[in-house]
Amino acid sequence: MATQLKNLSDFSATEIPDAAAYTFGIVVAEWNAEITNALYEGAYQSLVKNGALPENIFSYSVPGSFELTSGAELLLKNKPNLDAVICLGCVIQGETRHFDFICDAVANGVSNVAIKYSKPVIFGVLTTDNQQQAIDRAGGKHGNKGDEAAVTAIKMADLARTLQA
Ligand SMILES: Nc1c(NC[C@H](O)[C@H](O)[C@H](O)CO)[nH]c(=O)[nH]c1=O
Ligand SMILES: CC(=O)[C@@H](O)COP(=O)(O)O
Repeated sequence: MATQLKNLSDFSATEIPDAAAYTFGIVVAEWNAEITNALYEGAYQSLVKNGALPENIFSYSVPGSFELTSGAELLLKNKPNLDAVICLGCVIQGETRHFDFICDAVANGVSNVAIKYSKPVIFGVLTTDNQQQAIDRAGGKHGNKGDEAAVTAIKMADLARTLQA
């Protein structure tokens, strides 16, 4: 599996821009809060470690991953100066096909919001078969998807600023 070879928090081989000049929104789903809280901590600490100012990070929660699209939309509509929005969630397969509909909806939804506002909206959503896979990717043996989402947000914000110059 590709995941076996890659740690979501390993950025030793990449150059991460200074985030001090950028403003970020973070939208976090409350479902599977043990996991999403860990994703949030990973994302927040990664932003700050790379220079983002706490006063430039605006964080909000939504009930579930399905609402991440609405959360991103509301953030960018009401805070147009945000340079990027990070969406964090954890969808774990249950007995029915509900998992598929949520995952498809949020993946397509956040992409559409990014295009609508021409702003980076980062898909930091775990979509796992079980709880253990989620734990492993929220600060466990495979790193933290929140780290990955934060670094992606910084890189995309920097790219946008460069192209707008
Ligand atoms: N089962 C999971 C959900 N379900 C809730 C939906 O996201 C949504 O809030 C509901 O359908 C009402 O619109 N959400 C997750 O984030 N993770 C899950 O595992
Ligand atoms: C991904 C979900 O919505 C899931 O938790 C719902 O569980 P189920 O498919 O057993 O109803």
